[in-house]
Amino acid sequence: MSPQPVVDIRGLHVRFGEVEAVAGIDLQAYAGQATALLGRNGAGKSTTMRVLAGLVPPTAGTVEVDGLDIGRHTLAVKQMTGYCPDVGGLVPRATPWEHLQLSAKLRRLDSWEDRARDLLERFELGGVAHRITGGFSHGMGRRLSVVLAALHEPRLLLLDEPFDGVDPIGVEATMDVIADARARGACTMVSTHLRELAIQACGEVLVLRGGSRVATVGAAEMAGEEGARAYRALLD
Ligand SMILES: Nc1ncnc2c1ncn2[C@@H]1O[C@H](COP(=O)(O)OP(=O)(O)OP(=O)(O)O)[C@@H](O)[C@H]1O
Repeated sequence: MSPQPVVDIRGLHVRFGEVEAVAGIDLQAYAGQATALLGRNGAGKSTTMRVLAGLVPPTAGTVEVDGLDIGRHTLAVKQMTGYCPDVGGLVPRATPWEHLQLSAKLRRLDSWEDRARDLLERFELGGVAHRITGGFSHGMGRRLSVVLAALHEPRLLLLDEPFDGVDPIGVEATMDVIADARARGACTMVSTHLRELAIQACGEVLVLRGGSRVATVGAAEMAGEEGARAYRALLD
């Protein structure tokens, strides 16, 4: 018997007025797997992530996380999901530690402080744990967003553009978070434009174009110059 997918998307459509952001995506992702979403600007990557994060309702189709329908069990799915949005999500007047406190409280986490400190250190944010995020650089904000997504060791880890503008230490820390998630049997999805980092982090790559999936390939097939050519060909 094949295992039940953590993410099971069938016939997903998302429409914003005249715009069809997602035009019939099927996607299954499993425990211990990391899947990359690649595609040009406007391909539907972030919208797919937002649906999985419970922020955007499907216009049509079914979306299940661990067998739970996201429309009927939105709160339960949110509890088992960690989401790093592509933009925003941080409160400018709050510090990283206050963000972590709030997240822990909302999720009723016990003894989260050591893990929070460890994550902040790994992302070199320990020194700014009590500084308001309003003055953070773009990369610092990205790194904190990954920390917040990972704090509660979610069953489903959604990272939307986690590497965007992030320095090598932050990239390495994010790679470690993804590797940890895979090792403990979580399901990870990473949306990015950085093909080489996507294939380093993920075993499988989905290429989206115009709201549809145009290919699912093993990460190795996307590597190097040949992979770059293959990817380029899928975009046109
Ligand atoms: N809230 C919204 N209202 C109207 N249109 C939207 C909304 N969100 C997304 N779209 C549109 O849906 C399409 C897909 O957008 P989406 O953000 O999912 O693409 P993406 O692949 O993540 O792009 P990028 O790489 O630029 O982040 C785009 O045409 C976008 O303009």
